[in-house]
Amino acid sequence: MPEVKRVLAQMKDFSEALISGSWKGYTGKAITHIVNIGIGGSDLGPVMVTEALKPYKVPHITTHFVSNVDGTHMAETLKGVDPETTLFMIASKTFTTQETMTNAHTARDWFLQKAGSEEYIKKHFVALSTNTEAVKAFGIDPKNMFAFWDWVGGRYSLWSAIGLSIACTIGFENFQALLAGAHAMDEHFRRQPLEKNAPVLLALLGIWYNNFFGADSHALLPYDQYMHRFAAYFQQGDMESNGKSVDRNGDPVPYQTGPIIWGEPGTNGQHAFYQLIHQGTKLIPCDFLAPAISHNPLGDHHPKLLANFFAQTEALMNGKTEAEVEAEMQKEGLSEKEIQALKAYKVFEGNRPTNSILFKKLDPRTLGSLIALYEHKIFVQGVIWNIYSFDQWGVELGKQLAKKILPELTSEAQISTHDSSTNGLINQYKAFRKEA
Ligand SMILES: O=P(O)(O)OC[C@H]1O[C@H](O)[C@H](O)[C@@H](O)[C@@H]1O
Repeated sequence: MPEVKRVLAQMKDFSEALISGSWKGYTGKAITHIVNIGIGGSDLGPVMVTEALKPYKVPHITTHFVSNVDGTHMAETLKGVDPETTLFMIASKTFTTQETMTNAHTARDWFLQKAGSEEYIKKHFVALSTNTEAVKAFGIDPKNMFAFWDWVGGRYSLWSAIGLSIACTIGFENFQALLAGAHAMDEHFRRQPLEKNAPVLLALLGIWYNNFFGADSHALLPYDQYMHRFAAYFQQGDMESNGKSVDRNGDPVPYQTGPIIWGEPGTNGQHAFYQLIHQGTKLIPCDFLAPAISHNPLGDHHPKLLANFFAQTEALMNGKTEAEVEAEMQKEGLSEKEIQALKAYKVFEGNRPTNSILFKKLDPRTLGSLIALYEHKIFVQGVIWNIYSFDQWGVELGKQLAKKILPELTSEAQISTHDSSTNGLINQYKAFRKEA
């Protein structure tokens, strides 16, 4: 705990210096842009939270996130920033992740090209990591390193030093309120009896549909535009944690484990994929999330949004019977022939499961509680499925193969070391490149 408090105090001092403008860049100007370079757990949480809490953003600092190793992500971001007023946060638990290190070196080269001297790196680069040696080797002053520890899982790390971009974007007090909201949910999870314990209930409902009704996926549908990255964040949180097929004894599991997590903000989803949720052949349990109070009470937008939120879950639960369909069409004046031709298509079976999570307002504390609610749900499900939720070996194979393939892409030779499909693709790629 003292170490955690030390880093929190360091984050407080740093974010306050940055926001007040007392932290200066190499030409004496205050920082106006942050570029957080990280991927997976070192990106998705801060992206989701800074988007969700945009109303709390400090006006004079803009935060960008670069994650993809595709050079386009970095190139497009650098177009909009000035080295004199930009701070790079290199966010990586291990400080070895290929994508992040590649992006970090590109950012460093770009900065040095403009600034001229390595001396200035300390004013423009900080590291959020567990790996002090690698941070030093990269050239970042250890004073500018914000540490965390092995026991903080990457996809659970937004609460740690990885949250520095959050603290600098919305202010440290708001970051603390986010932590306090999560703490309140931790306490609820710890103390409430199982039948009143929200993460446990959410976990059991998920298991009910996943394991006893064959539901393959679970949709997260926030009726709040600020939460547009919520489902993306929990794709990693849930699928990387519980996408496992070997149990804690090393045996294959003979039952289903983690579901496919997906979703988009309402009402956009309604005009895209809700058809399948209402009338398709697949059972898709959904969580509907909405604030009662909007940050943007424009005209009647929010009542309209919420009318949809209530209507969708009502429709999914109750459906519409054949008799109701017929009565409705008769009322509309359709002929008997038309009614007979159409009625089968207009029936809604209903009985499609949804959870509604209605909260007062999307403020930092509430968001903290919501995130922790889902984190604990994932943990409970992992315990019941008897799998290890805190490893992710499944991401390794592709990484290993990519390492092997990279030198093959730079050589001139035809490649024949893989299966015929992979060889064919690599060789065609090289042929295209030659033509360019
Ligand atoms: O923070 P880093 O060490 O750079 O790791 C970033 C990400 O990389 C890995 O591929 C893991 O699957 C993720 O869980 C992790 O969040």
